[in-house]
Formats: sequence, structure tokens, C-alpha cells
Amino acid sequence: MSKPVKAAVFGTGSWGTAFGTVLADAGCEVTLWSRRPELADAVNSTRTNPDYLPGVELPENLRATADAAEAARGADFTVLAIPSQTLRANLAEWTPLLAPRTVLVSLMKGVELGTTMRMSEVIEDVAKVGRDRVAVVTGPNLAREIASRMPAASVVACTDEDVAQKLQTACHTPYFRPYTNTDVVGCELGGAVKNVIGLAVGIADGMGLGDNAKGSLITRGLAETTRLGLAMGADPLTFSGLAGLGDLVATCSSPLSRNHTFGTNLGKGMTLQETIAVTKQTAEGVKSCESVADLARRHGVDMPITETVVDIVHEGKPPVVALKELMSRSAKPERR
Ligand SMILES: NC(=O)C1=CN([C@@H]2O[C@H](COP(=O)(O)OP(=O)(O)OC[C@H]3O[C@@H](n4cnc5c(N)ncnc54)[C@H](O)[C@@H]3O)[C@@H](O)[C@H]2O)C=CC1
Ligand SMILES: O=C(CO)COP(=O)(O)O
Repeated sequence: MSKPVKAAVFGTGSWGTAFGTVLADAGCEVTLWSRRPELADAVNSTRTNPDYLPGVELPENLRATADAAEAARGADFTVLAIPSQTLRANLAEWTPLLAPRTVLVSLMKGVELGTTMRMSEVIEDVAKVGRDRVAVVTGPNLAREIASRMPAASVVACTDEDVAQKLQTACHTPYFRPYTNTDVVGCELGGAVKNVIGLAVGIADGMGLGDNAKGSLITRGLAETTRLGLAMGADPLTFSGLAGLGDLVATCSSPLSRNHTFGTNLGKGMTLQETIAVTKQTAEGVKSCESVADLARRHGVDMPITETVVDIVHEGKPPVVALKELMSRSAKPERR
């Protein structure tokens, strides 16, 4: 009998715990790394994650530890599920502990501030591994639904198709259906920019602008994501797949989305500080809107919805003023 696949998941938040559950349900032996020892103890003693996924039963073949070396030991897959902006510092600490031939898997949907690097690029840079050892999981995967074993499809992206297929097998369950893709750039951009568009749609919902506005923002948001992707060498078809349209639709329609909820609160008139105070978990678009806008400028790409989100979230522009400016941009053909 072959040995079970071992997976280490760094981050015992919503998605780390939910994806760890998927891996365990698919037959892997999973160890979650938790920043706080008391959360690791709670996971092991109650078989739940009371802080992030209360009420969801976790599988027996998933355990938690606050010891990073113990989590990393012998892992075939090392999964990273922490906020995008702390990845560099965290991974620098964990790199000496990584198992020699482990594949690093990013669950994160963000772009690093300052460097404008995608998460897989940060991983390659810090862990000094080739891109064939870095994979990305992305798509319409709201953690709470996945942890409740509700059905979803996903994308497992790696430039090396064999590696993508191994990870696909490791996380395929009756409720989680992963597809492979070798377009890592497109898959990562789809996930990171959808958080920014999710904020925009949330703001519109909070302002009560209606479903036509939502449909328009999703579609034009995807258009600007695709423009950026094309400029960065992505396959445009990726954006009509799960990592693009699929993820946008889920985030922009769900009250479970933190980015959507964050935007809704802003659209209802809460200040940025009030909104941050009521947001307990990572809403990546809040920081990544700035790095995505920066990336767009570096590539000479026009991203008006992203710029509008930056103006509202970081420059304090009132949403009604931003809306007026967005609607009064010069008229143009749809495909430009
Ligand atoms: N929650 C979801 O439905 C999904 C989330 N994602 C992405 O997964 C990533 C993680 O998100 P969630 O798990 O949802 O966030 P979360 O807020 O639920 O959990 C974040 C985790 O990171 C840890 N953490 C926070 N700051 C840290 C630091 N400085 N050093 C080390 N650990 C730290 C927290 O203790 C927690 O375990 C994000 O990039 C998000 O966009 C992707 C798909 C679905
Ligand atoms: O990425 C997600 C679903 O795929 C989760 O979205 P939020 O981070 O907005 O909750």
C-alpha cells in the first residue's frame, strides 16, 4: 500500500482550515500550523475551529500544531493560507524548515504592496524554488461553504502540468472538483483583482444601486482584469473560467464574502475606520487595490474601477462622487 500524501497548511484561518479539510477528506494526512497554540489545542481537542469556522466538524486525519517545524516535516505539499501582505516575512521564517522536495501551494488572492509581485512570485523569491515547485489554488471557493462540504469547482494552477495533476488528485473529493491550468499568471490575477471588483460591487450594493449596476461592474471589472492579464502574458480565456468569472460571480453575490461585505459597509456610509473595526478577517482587496492599480500603471493599462476603489477606500472620496466620475468617463466601444 502506498504512503498517504502529507500536507502542511500554514494558516488556521477560514480558508486554511477549509482547504485542509478538503485535503483530509481526499485522504491526505494534514497538519495545520496555527499562530496561536490555544487555537491548535482547540482544533485537536474539539475537532472544530471555534474562531473561524464554528460548528463545522473537522476530519480525524487533520490535526493542528503551533510548531512550524513539526507542521512542515515530510510534507509533500506545503500550503500557504495567510494574508498576502505578511507572506514574505512568514515564509522567510519557514523556508529553512521546508521538506526538501515539497511543492509550495498558494491559497492567497493578493498582490504584494511595493513590489507588485504575485504570491507565487513572492514564494519563488523567498523560498528560492523554481516555478515548477509552486502551485496556486483559486476559484469560487467561499471557505464556509467548502467546509460545510457544499459542492464547488476550483482551479489548481502550475506551470508544470504533472505537479498540477498531483495536487488535483490530492484535493479531489465528492464535493470539491479541481481543474488543472498552466496559466498561473491569469489564475492569480483573476483571484486578486476579483477582490477589488468585489469591493466595488459591495459599495454599489450598499448604495442601493441595483442589479444592473452589479452586472455592469462585474462585466467591466472582468474586462479590466483581462486587459491587465493580456499585458502580463496571461491567456485571456482564463478570465472566462473559474479563476475569473466564476470567482467574481461567487464573491459579488455572496454575503459570506469579506470583500463584498466590506464594500457594502462603505457604500452604506460607514467610514473606513468603522468598517475596518467590524471586519474580523482578511479582506485582501483593501490593500491589494493599491498594488493592482500600481501594477496596471506599470503595464500602461487603464483600470477605472480599480482606481475608483482606491479613491474611495484610501483617498476618502465619497462613493456618490466616485460614481458620478465613473459614469461620465468618455464614451467608447465595448472592446477597448
Ligand atoms: N476565506 C475564503 O473564503 C477564501 C480566502 N482566500 C484567500 O486565502 C487567504 C487567507 O484568507 P483567510 O483564511 O480567509 O483569512 P482569515 O482572516 O480567515 O485567516 C488568516 C490566517 O492568517 C493568520 N495570520 C494573520 N496575520 C498573520 C501574520 N502576521 N503572521 C502569520 N499568520 C497570520 C491568522 O492567524 C489566520 O490563521 C487570503 O489571501 C484570501 O484572499 C481564498 C479563497 C477563499
Ligand atoms: O476568495 C474568496 C472566495 O473564492 C473569498 O472571498 P472573500 O475574501 O471576499 O471572503
